[in-house]
Amino acid sequence: MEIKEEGASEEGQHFLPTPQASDTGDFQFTSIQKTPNEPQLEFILACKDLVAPVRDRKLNTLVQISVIHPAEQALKRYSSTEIVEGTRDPLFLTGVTFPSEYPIYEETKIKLTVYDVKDKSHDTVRTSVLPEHKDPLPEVGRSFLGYASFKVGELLKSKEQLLALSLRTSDGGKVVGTIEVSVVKMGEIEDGDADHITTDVQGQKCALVCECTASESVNGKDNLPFLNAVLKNPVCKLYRFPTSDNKWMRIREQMSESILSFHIPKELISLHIKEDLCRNQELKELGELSPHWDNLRKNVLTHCDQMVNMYQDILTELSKETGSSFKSSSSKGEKTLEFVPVNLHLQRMHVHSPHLKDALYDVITVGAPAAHFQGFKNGGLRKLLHRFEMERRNTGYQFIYYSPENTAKAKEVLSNINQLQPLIATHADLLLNSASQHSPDSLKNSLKMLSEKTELFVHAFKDQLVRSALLALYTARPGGVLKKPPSPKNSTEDSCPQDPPPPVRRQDSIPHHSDYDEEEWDRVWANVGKSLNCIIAMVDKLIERDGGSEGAGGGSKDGEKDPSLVDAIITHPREDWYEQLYPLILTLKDCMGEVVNRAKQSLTFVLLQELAYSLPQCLMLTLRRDIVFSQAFAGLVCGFIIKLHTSLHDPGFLQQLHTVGLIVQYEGLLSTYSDEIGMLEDMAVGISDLKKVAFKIIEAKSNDVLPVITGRREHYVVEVKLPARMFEALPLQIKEGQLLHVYPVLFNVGINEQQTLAERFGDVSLQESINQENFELLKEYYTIFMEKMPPDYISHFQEQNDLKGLLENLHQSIQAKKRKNVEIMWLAATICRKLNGIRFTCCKSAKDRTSMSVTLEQCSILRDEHQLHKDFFIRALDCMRREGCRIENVLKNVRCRKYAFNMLQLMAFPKYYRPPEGTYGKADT
Ligand SMILES: O=P(O)(O)O[C@H]1[C@H](O)[C@@H](O)[C@H](O)[C@H](O)[C@@H]1OP(=O)(O)O
Repeated sequence: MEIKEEGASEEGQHFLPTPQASDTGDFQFTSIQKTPNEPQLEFILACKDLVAPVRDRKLNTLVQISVIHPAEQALKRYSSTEIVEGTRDPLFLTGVTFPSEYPIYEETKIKLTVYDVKDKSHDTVRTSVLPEHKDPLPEVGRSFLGYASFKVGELLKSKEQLLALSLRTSDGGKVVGTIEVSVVKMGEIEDGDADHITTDVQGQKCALVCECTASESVNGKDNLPFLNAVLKNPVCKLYRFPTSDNKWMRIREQMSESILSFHIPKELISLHIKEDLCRNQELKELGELSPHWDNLRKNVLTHCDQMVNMYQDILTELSKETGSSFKSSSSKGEKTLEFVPVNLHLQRMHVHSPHLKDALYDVITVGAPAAHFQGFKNGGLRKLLHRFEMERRNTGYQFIYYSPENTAKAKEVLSNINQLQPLIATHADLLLNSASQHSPDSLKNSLKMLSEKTELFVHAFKDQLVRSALLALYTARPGGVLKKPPSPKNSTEDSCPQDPPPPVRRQDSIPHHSDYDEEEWDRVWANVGKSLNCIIAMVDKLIERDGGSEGAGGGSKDGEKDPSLVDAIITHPREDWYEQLYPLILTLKDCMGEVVNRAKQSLTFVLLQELAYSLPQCLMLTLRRDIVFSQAFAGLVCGFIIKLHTSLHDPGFLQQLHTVGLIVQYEGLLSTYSDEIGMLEDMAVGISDLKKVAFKIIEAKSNDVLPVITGRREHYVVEVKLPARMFEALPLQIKEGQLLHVYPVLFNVGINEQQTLAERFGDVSLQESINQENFELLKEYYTIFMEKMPPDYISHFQEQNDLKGLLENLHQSIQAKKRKNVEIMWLAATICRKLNGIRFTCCKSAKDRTSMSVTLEQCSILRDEHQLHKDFFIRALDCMRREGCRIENVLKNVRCRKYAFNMLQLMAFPKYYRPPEGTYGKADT
């Protein structure tokens, strides 16, 4: 006979706190004393002497934990333990944890219900994050054994924080066993041996007494408040597993969303809009063009304006999502959310094991960056960009072909000009200001700044591309005649000669023109340097005549003063400095204006060529690339900030950060079959594009901790804020604003039934080439790491790690071309961790396959680094998959606690990627 649990309402189940839940209204409840950012309460469970409903039946038990909030009286299912098979004295490895945000008080009542599970395949654990999910699921496959309840305050005030409660039948009469509840604290070692808890051993004894020892804090724990500003809605799980020497280790699993999921895309779209509006304006200011080019420009502008409007609409829509921090897998095809990464989470494992330091292991899990709304009918970016480039290169003479590198260079020079011109103007005004104050020191300083910026400006135009673009634009003007610009005032052409420019080499499709005066550009360009030299010489002279013995300190471009030049200019010994310098500054500004004008127009003309070819297609490709990049970028910024906060106390890491940069390793689980080929092609480009990102750490001046992004499509800088106390402790180079670089690498191994099809009937070459190319990148990073890190660090590092061997193994695994060779992923992840890198795991939705992989990685780390008892590897894996954060991830994505796999699919999976019975099945995704 099955005993059913009685009447308590279990509606309104939810795991995470809701506004109502934390609202205590008129009631006054006693808060639990807590350490900031640490869970408020954690306990583990064990039963003794359970009475089976049918004699001689071996019990397979689980405990379901429900919570009764004191103000509500309604029972809410909270979590469950795993199923322990074949014993009347089960000792559960899955514990219970209430994160710091959870509304729990001493008055909160906890109900523990013990079930006997008869059919695992039907058993689904019913905790829910969804208040609206109201229908209690039928009790299929399990029967009620008994329950007990207690108030949190009773547990906390009990002797040794341990309660032994009688389990009773639903009518409250018969005792059917005992349940022990024992508070645990992460930093404390659990006493007693764990050797008696193999699943089949009869008469297990509980070893639940905790002994307090000095807790070893996890590095970076103090930084959590700041980190928590970007992490949201944490889900926490607790486990204890035996070690190979039969001690207990404790593991806390945490999964959090990040507000960066939405914040970064919004910032990025704003930058795209700014960049495109500026380019459109420059196109309009290109001046008179011959009819062919003019029509082309009109057409381009129409499309580009439409594109900007579209980005603006997307931004408006996204801005409505204030406070959002999670895009579910079911929204991945939504147009307005296209820039937002799918199902982005920090997956963290905190291990506290005897004799070892506490350790944190982080993986960012996220859906593969891909343009789902645009679809994959024609493939993804890797193929589309390649095809587009090929076609563009081979078109007729209607457009001028500039390689992608040259187009990128044109954008870079344009951006440099736009930044430098106003800066130089400011420094020139400051110089005049110093002159009017007649202050030699201030004059020298202003001159130094002016010289530095002007040198950079002059340098920006050294490129051959500017020359060829000038010629191309010349030929595109009506009649191919360029108006001769007025020569700058006070030109000192003869007195400050420049090096002759390098010979002009033309690109293939760039037109030649016999009337074109190539040297004219050199003269205009050189005038800027010459004007600066005049200013330097004048400042030197003024200071010298004023009685100062030292030179101006700015140093002339040629390293020498030009006395003849200055003598020619200075006519009176004690004249007003301002008056002397003013005309020279005007000349510099004029010369610069002339250069800027010409260069801007010619480089904008280069951009016109890129846009003009295959118009809508070209813009759609840009859009696709922006979307994919935005998803990848949001994940990267999130990963970087988390890594920085958790490693701030590690001097080796900080040194690596500014001398080498960080490796960012992506594990892809996509199949090279059907749509996922396109996803992988998008993902490969998106990840590779992350090279364009650099980080800079700045001191936070307010409570706004969100990162700030500047730049344009070719190069972004992310400013990450740290509170003053943390910022002060950073190495000087980082504090001075040195750019910190990242090295993204991707290794992909398809694991599901689609990959089986690809291997049998399709093509796996995409995966092979991605892995091979990225292996080379990883090797390059390793070489730089070995070269740049200090010798002491390297010798210690080499003693601890055989990176060379691991790289060799990875190389062999890639070469082996073995089917579903998951060894590749394990090796790549291990190398990344050893190199202090940022780990990512991705599949289409980061929900099912990712959950399998990340839990496998966690258990493998426990086995390899923390001596997890080998007989408990599978059990630990099953606990994490059945009761851990990842099943909550599935639930929050698709509102169903089942991994979306069927039996047939799972047969194709590598062995350790299969979830436990009862946790998978048809889910409406
Ligand atoms: O999280 P994923 O592994 O990308 O989810 C897949 C799942 O692996 C597969 O078995 C199932 O048929 C669905 O395609 C899942 O993708 P959804 O994007 O539909 O959640």
